[in-house]
Amino acid sequence: MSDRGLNGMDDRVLVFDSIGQDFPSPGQRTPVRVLDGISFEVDRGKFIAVIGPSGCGKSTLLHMAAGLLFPTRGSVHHRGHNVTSVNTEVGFVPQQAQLLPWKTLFENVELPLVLRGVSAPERQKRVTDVLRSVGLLGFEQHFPSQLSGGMQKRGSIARTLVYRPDVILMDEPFGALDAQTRMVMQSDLQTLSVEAGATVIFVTHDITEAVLLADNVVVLSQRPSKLLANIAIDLPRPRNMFEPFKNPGFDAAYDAVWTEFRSQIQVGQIH
Ligand SMILES: Nc1ncnc2c1ncn2[C@@H]1O[C@H](COP(=O)(O)OP(=O)(O)OP(=O)(O)O)[C@@H](O)[C@H]1O
Repeated sequence: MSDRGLNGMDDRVLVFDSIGQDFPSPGQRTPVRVLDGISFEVDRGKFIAVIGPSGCGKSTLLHMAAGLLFPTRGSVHHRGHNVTSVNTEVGFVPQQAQLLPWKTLFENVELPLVLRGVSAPERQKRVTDVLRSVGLLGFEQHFPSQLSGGMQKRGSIARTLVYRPDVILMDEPFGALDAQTRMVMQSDLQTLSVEAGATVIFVTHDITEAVLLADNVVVLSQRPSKLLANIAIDLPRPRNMFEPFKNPGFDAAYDAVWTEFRSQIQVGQIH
Protein backbone atom coordinates (compact mmCIF):
# COMPACT_ATOMS: atom_id res chain seq x y z
CA MET A 1 0.00 0.00 0.00
CA SER A 2 1.26 3.45 -0.82
CA ASP A 3 0.68 6.64 1.16
CA ARG A 4 -1.81 9.06 -0.26
CA GLY A 5 -3.54 12.31 0.54
CA LEU A 6 -2.57 15.93 1.08
CA ASN A 7 0.61 16.88 2.91
CA GLY A 8 1.54 13.27 3.45
CA MET A 9 -1.67 12.65 5.43
CA ASP A 10 -3.35 9.36 4.71
CA ASP A 11 -7.13 9.70 4.62
CA ARG A 12 -7.74 6.00 4.37
CA VAL A 13 -9.45 4.69 7.48
CA LEU A 14 -10.18 1.17 6.25
CA VAL A 15 -8.57 -0.73 3.43
CA PHE A 16 -9.93 -4.04 2.16
CA ASP A 17 -7.00 -5.51 0.27
CA SER A 18 -7.64 -8.46 -2.12
CA ILE A 19 -10.07 -10.11 0.29
CA GLY A 20 -10.94 -13.73 -0.31
CA GLN A 21 -13.11 -15.85 1.94
CA ASP A 22 -13.89 -19.56 1.82
CA PHE A 23 -16.36 -21.12 4.25
CA PRO A 24 -16.73 -24.80 5.02
CA SER A 25 -19.93 -26.06 3.51
CA PRO A 26 -21.93 -28.65 5.50
CA GLY A 27 -21.98 -31.99 3.68
CA GLN A 28 -19.44 -30.86 1.05
CA ARG A 29 -15.77 -31.72 0.86
CA THR A 30 -14.72 -28.46 -0.75
CA PRO A 31 -15.35 -25.12 0.92
CA VAL A 32 -17.58 -22.50 -0.67
CA ARG A 33 -15.76 -19.52 -2.07
CA VAL A 34 -17.77 -16.50 -0.96
CA LEU A 35 -15.48 -13.52 -1.58
CA ASP A 36 -12.90 -13.45 -4.35
CA GLY A 37 -10.34 -10.64 -4.51
CA ILE A 38 -12.34 -7.73 -3.11
CA SER A 39 -10.41 -4.46 -2.78
CA PHE A 40 -11.74 -1.05 -1.80
CA GLU A 41 -10.89 1.78 0.54
CA VAL A 42 -12.92 3.85 2.94
CA ASP A 43 -11.69 7.40 3.42
CA ARG A 44 -12.18 9.47 6.55
CA GLY A 45 -15.63 11.06 6.74
CA LYS A 46 -16.99 9.12 3.79
CA PHE A 47 -20.21 7.16 3.58
CA ILE A 48 -19.76 3.91 1.66
CA ALA A 49 -22.74 1.76 0.69
CA VAL A 50 -22.13 -1.90 -0.15
CA ILE A 51 -24.76 -3.51 -2.34
CA GLY A 52 -24.93 -7.01 -3.78
CA PRO A 53 -27.14 -10.08 -4.11
CA SER A 54 -28.22 -12.04 -1.06
CA GLY A 55 -25.44 -14.28 0.27
CA CYS A 56 -22.62 -12.56 -1.65
CA GLY A 57 -20.70 -11.76 1.53
CA LYS A 58 -21.63 -8.20 2.47
CA SER A 59 -22.04 -8.96 6.18
CA THR A 60 -18.86 -11.02 6.04
CA LEU A 61 -16.92 -7.89 4.99
CA LEU A 62 -18.34 -5.96 7.94
CA HIS A 63 -17.41 -8.79 10.32
CA MET A 64 -13.86 -8.62 9.00
CA ALA A 65 -13.65 -4.86 9.64
CA ALA A 66 -14.88 -5.50 13.18
CA GLY A 67 -12.25 -8.21 13.67
CA LEU A 68 -14.89 -10.88 14.28
CA LEU A 69 -13.65 -12.91 11.32
CA PHE A 70 -10.36 -13.02 9.43
CA PRO A 71 -10.10 -13.39 5.67
CA THR A 72 -8.86 -16.60 4.06
CA ARG A 73 -6.84 -14.45 1.65
CA GLY A 74 -5.87 -10.78 1.68
CA SER A 75 -6.13 -8.41 4.64
CA VAL A 76 -8.16 -5.63 6.22
CA HIS A 77 -6.26 -2.61 7.50
CA HIS A 78 -7.68 -0.09 9.93
CA ARG A 79 -5.64 3.11 10.08
CA GLY A 80 -2.67 1.22 8.73
CA HIS A 81 -2.90 -1.71 11.14
CA ASN A 82 -3.78 -5.19 10.05
CA VAL A 83 -7.03 -6.20 11.78
CA THR A 84 -6.03 -9.41 13.57
CA SER A 85 -8.26 -9.25 16.65
CA VAL A 86 -11.56 -7.72 17.74
CA ASN A 87 -11.54 -4.11 16.55
CA THR A 88 -12.97 -2.07 19.42
CA GLU A 89 -12.63 1.19 17.47
CA VAL A 90 -15.53 0.37 15.17
CA GLY A 91 -19.22 0.48 16.02
CA PHE A 92 -21.69 -2.07 14.70
CA VAL A 93 -25.38 -1.37 14.08
CA PRO A 94 -27.04 -4.70 13.24
CA GLN A 95 -30.28 -5.30 11.36
CA GLN A 96 -32.26 -5.95 14.54
CA ALA A 97 -32.29 -3.21 17.18
CA GLN A 98 -31.27 -5.60 19.97
CA LEU A 99 -31.69 -3.21 22.87
CA LEU A 100 -31.60 -5.06 26.17
CA PRO A 101 -35.28 -5.42 27.16
CA TRP A 102 -34.66 -5.23 30.91
CA LYS A 103 -32.81 -1.92 30.71
CA THR A 104 -34.25 1.52 30.10
CA LEU A 105 -33.34 3.44 26.95
CA PHE A 106 -30.90 5.55 28.97
CA GLU A 107 -29.25 2.47 30.47
CA ASN A 108 -29.02 0.81 27.06
CA VAL A 109 -27.32 3.80 25.46
CA GLU A 110 -25.11 4.31 28.50
CA LEU A 111 -23.83 0.72 28.46
CA PRO A 112 -20.85 1.12 26.09
CA LEU A 113 -19.65 4.05 28.21
CA VAL A 114 -19.98 2.02 31.42
CA LEU A 115 -17.95 -0.76 29.79
CA ARG A 116 -15.30 1.79 28.84
CA GLY A 117 -15.10 3.20 32.37
CA VAL A 118 -16.44 6.68 31.51
CA SER A 119 -17.40 8.69 34.63
CA ALA A 120 -21.08 9.06 35.61
CA PRO A 121 -21.31 12.84 34.96
CA GLU A 122 -19.68 12.42 31.54
CA ARG A 123 -22.03 9.52 30.76
CA GLN A 124 -25.03 11.65 31.69
CA LYS A 125 -23.89 14.40 29.34
CA ARG A 126 -23.01 12.17 26.41
CA VAL A 127 -26.15 10.04 26.60
CA THR A 128 -28.31 13.16 26.84
CA ASP A 129 -26.51 14.73 23.86
CA VAL A 130 -26.83 11.66 21.67
CA LEU A 131 -30.48 11.05 22.58
CA ARG A 132 -31.18 14.65 21.63
CA SER A 133 -29.42 14.19 18.28
CA VAL A 134 -31.55 11.13 17.41
CA GLY A 135 -34.78 12.77 18.63
CA LEU A 136 -35.34 10.58 21.69
CA LEU A 137 -34.97 13.08 24.51
CA GLY A 138 -37.85 12.58 26.95
CA PHE A 139 -37.87 8.80 26.51
CA GLU A 140 -34.86 8.05 28.71
CA GLN A 141 -36.81 6.00 31.25
CA HIS A 142 -38.80 4.00 28.69
CA PHE A 143 -38.05 0.31 28.27
CA PRO A 144 -37.57 -0.96 24.68
CA SER A 145 -41.02 -2.59 24.68
CA GLN A 146 -42.50 0.87 25.27
CA LEU A 147 -40.83 2.26 22.12
CA SER A 148 -41.86 1.89 18.47
CA GLY A 149 -39.66 -0.07 16.03
CA GLY A 150 -38.26 3.18 14.63
CA MET A 151 -37.53 4.52 18.11
CA GLN A 152 -35.76 1.28 19.04
CA LYS A 153 -33.68 1.63 15.90
CA ARG A 154 -32.79 5.20 16.86
CA GLY A 155 -31.82 3.90 20.30
CA SER A 156 -29.61 1.27 18.71
CA ILE A 157 -27.89 3.91 16.57
CA ALA A 158 -27.52 6.19 19.61
CA ARG A 159 -25.88 3.34 21.53
CA THR A 160 -23.26 3.13 18.79
CA LEU A 161 -22.79 6.89 18.30
CA VAL A 162 -22.38 7.53 22.03
CA TYR A 163 -18.87 6.10 22.19
CA ARG A 164 -17.80 7.93 19.03
CA PRO A 165 -16.39 4.98 17.11
CA ASP A 166 -13.84 5.67 14.43
CA VAL A 167 -15.95 3.81 11.85
CA ILE A 168 -19.64 2.90 11.97
CA LEU A 169 -20.59 -0.41 10.35
CA MET A 170 -24.30 -0.69 9.55
CA ASP A 171 -25.75 -4.00 8.34
CA GLU A 172 -29.09 -3.33 6.65
CA PRO A 173 -30.12 -1.28 9.66
CA PHE A 174 -33.44 -0.12 8.21
CA GLY A 175 -34.45 -3.37 6.54
CA ALA A 176 -37.16 -4.23 9.05
CA LEU A 177 -38.76 -0.78 9.18
CA ASP A 178 -41.91 0.34 7.39
CA ALA A 179 -41.38 2.54 4.32
CA GLN A 180 -42.22 5.87 5.97
CA THR A 181 -40.15 5.29 9.09
CA ARG A 182 -37.34 4.15 6.86
CA MET A 183 -37.30 7.43 4.91
CA VAL A 184 -37.29 9.45 8.11
CA MET A 185 -34.43 7.33 9.46
CA GLN A 186 -32.47 7.71 6.22
CA SER A 187 -32.90 11.46 6.36
CA ASP A 188 -31.83 11.58 10.02
CA LEU A 189 -28.85 9.35 9.34
CA GLN A 190 -27.72 11.67 6.56
CA THR A 191 -27.93 14.67 8.91
CA LEU A 192 -26.19 12.85 11.76
CA SER A 193 -23.38 11.46 9.65
CA VAL A 194 -22.71 14.73 7.85
CA GLU A 195 -22.75 16.74 11.11
CA ALA A 196 -20.47 14.27 12.85
CA GLY A 197 -18.19 13.81 9.84
CA ALA A 198 -18.70 10.08 10.44
CA THR A 199 -17.03 7.34 8.45
CA VAL A 200 -19.70 4.77 7.62
CA ILE A 201 -19.95 1.45 5.78
CA PHE A 202 -23.61 0.72 5.13
CA VAL A 203 -24.80 -2.63 3.75
CA THR A 204 -28.11 -2.57 1.92
CA HIS A 205 -30.12 -4.34 -0.78
CA ASP A 206 -31.82 -1.11 -1.77
CA ILE A 207 -30.30 0.83 -4.67
CA THR A 208 -32.28 3.99 -3.92
CA GLU A 209 -31.12 3.95 -0.30
CA ALA A 210 -27.52 3.38 -1.40
CA VAL A 211 -27.57 6.22 -3.93
CA LEU A 212 -29.26 8.67 -1.57
CA LEU A 213 -26.97 8.05 1.39
CA ALA A 214 -23.58 7.23 -0.07
CA ASP A 215 -20.51 9.02 -1.34
CA ASN A 216 -19.52 5.77 -3.02
CA VAL A 217 -21.49 2.63 -3.84
CA VAL A 218 -19.51 -0.61 -3.91
CA VAL A 219 -21.34 -3.17 -6.07
CA LEU A 220 -20.60 -6.87 -5.48
CA SER A 221 -21.45 -9.78 -7.75
CA GLN A 222 -22.99 -13.12 -6.90
CA ARG A 223 -20.83 -15.74 -5.17
CA PRO A 224 -17.91 -16.12 -5.57
CA SER A 225 -18.25 -12.44 -5.14
CA LYS A 226 -16.10 -9.96 -7.04
CA LEU A 227 -16.18 -6.19 -6.96
CA LEU A 228 -18.18 -5.15 -10.02
CA ALA A 229 -17.85 -1.41 -9.54
CA ASN A 230 -17.07 1.32 -7.04
CA ILE A 231 -19.26 4.21 -8.13
CA ALA A 232 -18.83 7.77 -6.85
CA ILE A 233 -22.17 9.45 -6.12
CA ASP A 234 -21.73 13.18 -6.57
CA LEU A 235 -25.26 14.36 -5.81
CA PRO A 236 -25.25 17.60 -3.78
CA ARG A 237 -26.19 17.37 -0.08
CA PRO A 238 -28.44 17.53 1.75
CA ARG A 239 -30.27 15.01 -0.40
CA ASN A 240 -34.02 14.72 -0.40
CA MET A 241 -34.78 11.24 0.97
CA PHE A 242 -38.52 11.61 0.57
CA GLU A 243 -38.58 12.47 -3.14
CA PRO A 244 -35.46 10.78 -4.54
CA PHE A 245 -36.20 11.73 -8.16
CA LYS A 246 -36.12 15.45 -7.23
CA ASN A 247 -32.39 15.27 -6.47
CA PRO A 248 -30.54 16.66 -9.50
CA GLY A 249 -28.53 13.81 -11.01
CA PHE A 250 -30.41 11.06 -9.14
CA ASP A 251 -31.57 9.26 -12.28
CA ALA A 252 -28.08 9.02 -13.74
CA ALA A 253 -26.58 7.87 -10.43
CA TYR A 254 -29.29 5.23 -9.96
CA ASP A 255 -28.77 4.08 -13.52
CA ALA A 256 -25.01 3.73 -13.03
CA VAL A 257 -25.58 1.40 -10.05
CA TRP A 258 -28.47 -0.47 -11.65
CA THR A 259 -26.46 -1.09 -14.82
CA GLU A 260 -23.89 -2.99 -12.73
CA PHE A 261 -26.41 -4.66 -10.45
CA ARG A 262 -29.03 -5.87 -12.92
CA SER A 263 -26.88 -8.69 -14.29
CA GLN A 264 -26.72 -10.15 -10.77
CA ILE A 265 -30.44 -10.37 -10.18
CA GLN A 266 -32.17 -13.55 -11.22
CA VAL A 267 -35.66 -12.61 -12.27
CA GLY A 268 -37.68 -13.87 -15.20
CA GLN A 269 -37.72 -10.77 -17.32
CA ILE A 270 -35.98 -7.48 -16.92
CA HIS A 271 -36.21 -5.10 -19.82
N1 LIG B 1 -19.41 -18.38 9.79
C1 LIG B 1 -19.82 -18.91 8.64
N2 LIG B 1 -19.64 -20.21 8.37
C2 LIG B 1 -20.02 -20.76 7.19
N3 LIG B 1 -20.61 -20.05 6.22
C3 LIG B 1 -20.83 -18.74 6.44
C4 LIG B 1 -20.45 -18.10 7.65
N4 LIG B 1 -20.78 -16.78 7.58
C5 LIG B 1 -21.34 -16.61 6.37
N5 LIG B 1 -21.37 -17.78 5.68
C6 LIG B 1 -21.87 -17.96 4.33
O1 LIG B 1 -21.27 -16.98 3.51
C7 LIG B 1 -22.19 -16.45 2.57
C8 LIG B 1 -22.25 -14.96 2.69
O2 LIG B 1 -22.88 -14.60 3.89
P1 LIG B 1 -23.16 -13.06 4.26
O3 LIG B 1 -24.06 -13.07 5.46
O4 LIG B 1 -21.88 -12.33 4.36
O5 LIG B 1 -23.92 -12.57 2.97
P2 LIG B 1 -24.76 -11.24 2.71
O6 LIG B 1 -24.33 -10.73 1.38
O7 LIG B 1 -24.63 -10.30 3.86
O8 LIG B 1 -26.22 -11.85 2.62
P3 LIG B 1 -27.67 -11.16 2.85
O9 LIG B 1 -27.74 -10.04 1.87
O10 LIG B 1 -28.63 -12.27 2.51
O11 LIG B 1 -27.73 -10.72 4.28
C9 LIG B 1 -23.51 -17.18 2.82
O12 LIG B 1 -23.62 -18.23 1.90
C10 LIG B 1 -23.37 -17.73 4.23
O13 LIG B 1 -24.04 -18.95 4.36
